[in-house]
Amino acid sequence: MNLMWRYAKKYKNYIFLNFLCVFSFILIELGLPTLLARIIDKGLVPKDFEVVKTTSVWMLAVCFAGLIGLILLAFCGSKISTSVIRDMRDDVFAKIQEFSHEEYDDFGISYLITATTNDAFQVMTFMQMMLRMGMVTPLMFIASFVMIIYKSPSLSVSVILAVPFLLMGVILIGKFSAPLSEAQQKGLDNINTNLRENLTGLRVIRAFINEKFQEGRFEKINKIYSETSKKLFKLMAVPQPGFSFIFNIILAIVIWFGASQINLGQLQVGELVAFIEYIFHALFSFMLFATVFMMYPRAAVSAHRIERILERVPRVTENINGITESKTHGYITFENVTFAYPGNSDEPILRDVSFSAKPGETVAFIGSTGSGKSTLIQLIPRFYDVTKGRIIIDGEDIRDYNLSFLRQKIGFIPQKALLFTGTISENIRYGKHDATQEEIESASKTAQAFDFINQKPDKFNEFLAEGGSNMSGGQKQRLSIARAIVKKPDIYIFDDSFSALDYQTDVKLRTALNSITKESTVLIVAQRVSTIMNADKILVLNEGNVVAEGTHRELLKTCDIYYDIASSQLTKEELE
Ligand SMILES: Nc1ncnc2c1ncn2[C@@H]1O[C@H](COP(=O)(O)OP(=O)(O)OP(=O)(O)O)[C@@H](O)[C@H]1O
Repeated sequence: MNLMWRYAKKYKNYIFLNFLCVFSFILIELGLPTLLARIIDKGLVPKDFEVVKTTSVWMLAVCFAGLIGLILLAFCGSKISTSVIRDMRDDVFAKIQEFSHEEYDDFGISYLITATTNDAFQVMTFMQMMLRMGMVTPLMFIASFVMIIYKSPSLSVSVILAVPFLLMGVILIGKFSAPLSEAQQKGLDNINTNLRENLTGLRVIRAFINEKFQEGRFEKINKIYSETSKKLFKLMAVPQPGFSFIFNIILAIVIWFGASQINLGQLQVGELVAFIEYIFHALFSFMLFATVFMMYPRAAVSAHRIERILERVPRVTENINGITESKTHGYITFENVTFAYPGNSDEPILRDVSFSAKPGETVAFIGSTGSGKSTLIQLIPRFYDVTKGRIIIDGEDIRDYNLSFLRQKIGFIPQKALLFTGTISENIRYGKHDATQEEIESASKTAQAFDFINQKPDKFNEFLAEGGSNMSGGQKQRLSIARAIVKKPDIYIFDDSFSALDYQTDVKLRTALNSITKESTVLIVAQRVSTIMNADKILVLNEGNVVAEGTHRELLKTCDIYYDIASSQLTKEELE
């Protein structure tokens, strides 16, 4: 509720108009039964058709005013709720952009997608209901109740007696629906996770003929979701027949006692009709309010999930007032860096890592899978922060830099080349938004991408499908390398970024890179010894420790692990 109100405040004028419409709508709705009673008692019974005519005209006018009120009410409700959700979604999206990888790992991608789509939709639907019915119904109920007591205190007893039962029913349903709503949203998260995995891993699933297995997994998750939804919908279906039942009992009692009061001359027929109308309004309002109330737990769960995102303080922040200047360009020092993934502080992935690199130097990292190579280089752009020790770039602790300035120094080429929907040009320009066509072409030449781009029907305007799925693995890698090159960074970080290239292209690319990285610092993570054998320095990692450091030749002699890796990939001659 707090979250909704915080956002709705911005649309105060519409809320005020909404409230005015609610108020006038209630006056109109409650005025109609009184006019009806007048038609019956003062017009139809004494056969005074002049009264019937004039009161009917009044009724028409009141109905028309009510219609305008309803239209305005719908307009205000839609305007406020859609605007609020648009703002909320924008903020959630902006917040997600600020998150470090720790927060992504913590929430999970599916949670973030469900919150931005389905949760936002639930909140919007509830707000719309709230603005239309949530405001009208309590006021209508109270006003009708006052009219019921005012018109006939003796007949109103049956209505008063029914109220505690109605209240209890609503509270009980609200109580039971809250955990079910939460379970339903979690179920939807699971469906999203499963679907994402299934769609992105389609090729693997087919290659391993695991379609049936996947179907089974999906069926299981889908069943849990549908069972929870079924229970929730069943619960939400209870009030309508319940209220109709109570309404009919009250109606029977009122007609029974009302008829005898008419017989005794204590009540007029029109008054009884108006009284029944008021009961209908009161109970119908109560029922509608109960519907809104029952939607509340679901909306509250969704709002809470959105709030968790909005209130999360990212571990790595932009550091707006951080350093935005440096005298040198590309000096890196790791000082006793220890790192454990958040939530796993007992098990550091990196222990006491120290090394340095300077402009014009290429430093490579090699080691068995899971030894911590990717983790190590992800600490440099602060995807995660070190647990102990520090990383110094150009004389300053990286945590003291303005984050954008720090990242501007770095050209990061991830292990898994990721491209965006758009043209090849747009994807390369992602590294430098104002890059000229000349710069783009030059970067693509260095990345050995120029030739294959020119073979595409639309060349640099060739459109890339979602995730660059219409490019081969090697083409994607070369485009993501070109994207980093066009940025002309001080520091290049290649996270096993040559793995999908054939040997010849790998050699050509590294030769071309040498000429443009003379003044830059290059860090390379690689599995292939041939990719890094010319590096100025190679660090061998084993279970998070740097076990050796040196050139290819030195390591062949001094480090058994390196020798084992090298001998499994190189010929005897190459090893000598
Ligand atoms: N986000 C994460 N949360 C928790 N643990 C992680 C996370 N990412 C990686 N790890 C763990 O950290 C360890 C090091 O992983 P890392 O990816 O750095 O290894 P690597 O040497 O680059 O391996 P590879 O050569 O296979 O890419 C592994 O045990 C891995 O399970």
